Amino acid sequence: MDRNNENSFTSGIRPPSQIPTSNQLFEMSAAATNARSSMPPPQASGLKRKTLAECGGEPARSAPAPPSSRPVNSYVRATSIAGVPRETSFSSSVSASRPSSVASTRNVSNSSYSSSVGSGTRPPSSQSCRPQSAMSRLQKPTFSSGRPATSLEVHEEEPGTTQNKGQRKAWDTDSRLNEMEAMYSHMKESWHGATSESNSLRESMAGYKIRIAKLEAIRAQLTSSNAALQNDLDATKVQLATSSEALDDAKRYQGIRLDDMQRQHRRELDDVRHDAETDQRRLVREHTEKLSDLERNLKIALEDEKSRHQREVQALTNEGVSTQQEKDEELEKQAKALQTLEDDIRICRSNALKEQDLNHELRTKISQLTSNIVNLENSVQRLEGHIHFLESDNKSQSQAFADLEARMQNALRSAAEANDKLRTEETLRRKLHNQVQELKGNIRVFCRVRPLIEGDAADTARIAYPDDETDSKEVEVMGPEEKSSLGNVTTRKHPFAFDRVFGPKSKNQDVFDEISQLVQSALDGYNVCIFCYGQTGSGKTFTMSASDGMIPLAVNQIYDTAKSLEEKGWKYNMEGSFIEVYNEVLNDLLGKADEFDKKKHEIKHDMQKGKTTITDVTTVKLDSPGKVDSILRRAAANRSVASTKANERSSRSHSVFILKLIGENCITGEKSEGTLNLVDLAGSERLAHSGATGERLKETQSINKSLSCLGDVIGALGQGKEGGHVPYRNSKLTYLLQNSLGGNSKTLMFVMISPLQAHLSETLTSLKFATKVHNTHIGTAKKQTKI
Ligand SMILES: Nc1ncnc2c1ncn2[C@@H]1O[C@H](COP(=O)(O)OP(=O)(O)OP(=O)(O)O)[C@@H](O)[C@H]1O
Repeated sequence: MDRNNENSFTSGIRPPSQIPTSNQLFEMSAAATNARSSMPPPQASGLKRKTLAECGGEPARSAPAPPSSRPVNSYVRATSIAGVPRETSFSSSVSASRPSSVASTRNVSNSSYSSSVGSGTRPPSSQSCRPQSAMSRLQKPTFSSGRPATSLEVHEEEPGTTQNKGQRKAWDTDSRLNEMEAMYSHMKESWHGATSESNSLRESMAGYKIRIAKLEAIRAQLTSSNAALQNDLDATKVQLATSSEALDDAKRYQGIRLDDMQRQHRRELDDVRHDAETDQRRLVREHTEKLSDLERNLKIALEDEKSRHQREVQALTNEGVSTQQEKDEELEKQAKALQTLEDDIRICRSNALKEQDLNHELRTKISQLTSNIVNLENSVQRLEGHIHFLESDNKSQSQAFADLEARMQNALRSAAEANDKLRTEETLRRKLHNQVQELKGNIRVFCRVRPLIEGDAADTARIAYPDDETDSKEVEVMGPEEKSSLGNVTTRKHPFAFDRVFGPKSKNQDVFDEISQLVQSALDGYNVCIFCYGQTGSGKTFTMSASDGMIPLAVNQIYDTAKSLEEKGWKYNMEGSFIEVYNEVLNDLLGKADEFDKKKHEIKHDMQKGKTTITDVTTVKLDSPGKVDSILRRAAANRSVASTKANERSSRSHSVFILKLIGENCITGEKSEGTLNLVDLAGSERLAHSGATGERLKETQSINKSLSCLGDVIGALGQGKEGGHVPYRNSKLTYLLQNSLGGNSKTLMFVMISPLQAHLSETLTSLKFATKVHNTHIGTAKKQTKI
């Protein structure tokens, strides 16, 4: 191997063909030729060590050209110089003081890698393409150092310089030889070093190659195991997919089975239920049949028993009669025999005088006959006792029947008396009820504060109920803050008192309990008017028309009471109509919505009978309590159809539910005709506050007018002047209610209050208006309250 290296080294250097040969020189010629004059001594060489890639990958390609006999010209030199650096660099890398062999080894390894990777891609001629090595870069300073010219240079000199040629040649040759020798020896050393290093590098390269081979083998092994694993993975994936498909199938199958089972279970359940129901029905049927059989049998047995009893009674009666006849006959016979005996005694006595001898015999006969008579008398007595017994049994039964008859007659008489009394008492109750109502006041005012509802502002007015626990007649409202001229802020307390105050917790049923007596008055034949007054949103419609509002509850009560009065002879006919007063025009809320504000309805009063009728208005017969719901729904639907976007019709019109109650007592012939008016007034907000214009202004004016007319009518009624003018005609509402306001009719006004601070001003206005109404007394004296 060394030899080879040496050879390759030697063969890589071009022999200096022009240099004169000597023994010494012979050996050195290759080195001398190779060691360019410009080559710096190894020590001075600062050349870069050749990279491992260059070392490992290039020898074959970078091998210098074979020695040539061609004269070395400047071109050749330059080329050889360009080629030398590889060797120089190699030698210098060998001599270069690398810090450690570890670094060197590392580089070798890198090189081997680069060689294995890049050898195929390297350009074929690295000599010409590779950048100039460090050696070639270092040539220049060497030339410029004034080193004596080489023999090569001598050849190139000009012919006129022949004189100096001999001297220079001699000097040049010696020094050159010395230099070459030194260089050669040095090169040799370097060569050996390099060779050994190259060997070690080759060894390590071989090691690395083995390692690479091993690694390759491992890699191949790993690749194959990887491929196997991949296959396994693929197989597992396939298996997984198959399993999940199978699982899905199983799930589906289980789901279907579950559905089937559920269906079957349901079916079975239905069957069982059906069977059970059938069984139950059958059992019930059987039971009913058995019961009816039993009942029938019992009835038959009872009938049999009754007839048997009657037959027995008849038989006993017949027997008694026949026995009595027999006894009578026997008695008659015995009486006849007695008569005969007595005749005989008389004959005997007359003959006794005549025949004293026969006295004894006769006396004996007489005593015999006497004993016979006693016997006969005893038997007669016995028979008489028997007859008496038979006669008394018959009598007691007849007596019991007679007693029963008498008792029944008595009961019927007392029932008739009780009914009479009841009817009288019902009439009295009506009278007393009316008196109680009149004592309570023919116009009453209730106040109701609605609770906070969803969407209400949190700022509530300060409203107190001082007698909440006792009478529930008072309500106190804290007024708005007022600033005095001195800047003091005060709030005034506004106390109000009414016939009843309902707080926010009250329910419609609580409110109805208080007004149910007025509803009773309507059934008793009085006209009753119940108003709901208050600003928009204060709870008027909720109180009147909610499913548990006054209208449905009143109708239910009327229906129940009418039913209970039937046994007292009263029969009631109930009719309902629903009227709307909008902009001083009457509309039929149970009619057609498209006829609203078009169809004319007139109000007609029969002042004699105190009856009011409205032309062309729909009247619904209230023959069941459920009817009222359909009436309320129809009215609400008509109102919503008639309302526009900007106009919530229910707030802007009055609605009057008119219930006519006509009763007749078929026993006493009494008649009653009462009317219950349940009025949901339009929102009472003041014109100034509403800020309305146009159509709304007209509405608001009309509402305000009718509300103030209502106040005027109540005020005029309150003055109680006989024949005094009451301005009913000033508004459609008061005219409609003419017969239900004043006189002996009963009026109740609800003042509805919002709990919000924002509505405080309207609240106070409403409460003041209600106080005015409360202070009005129609018919009876009532407590006055200051506003
Ligand atoms: N006592 C109450 N309990 C519960 N909610 C109530 C009560 N009073 C009123 N409300 C609710 O307050 C709201 C307004 O009430 P409602 O419509 O009855 O007022 P209104 O005075 O009739 O108004 P409008 O004049 O517009 O007809 C409604 O949502 C209603 O359900």
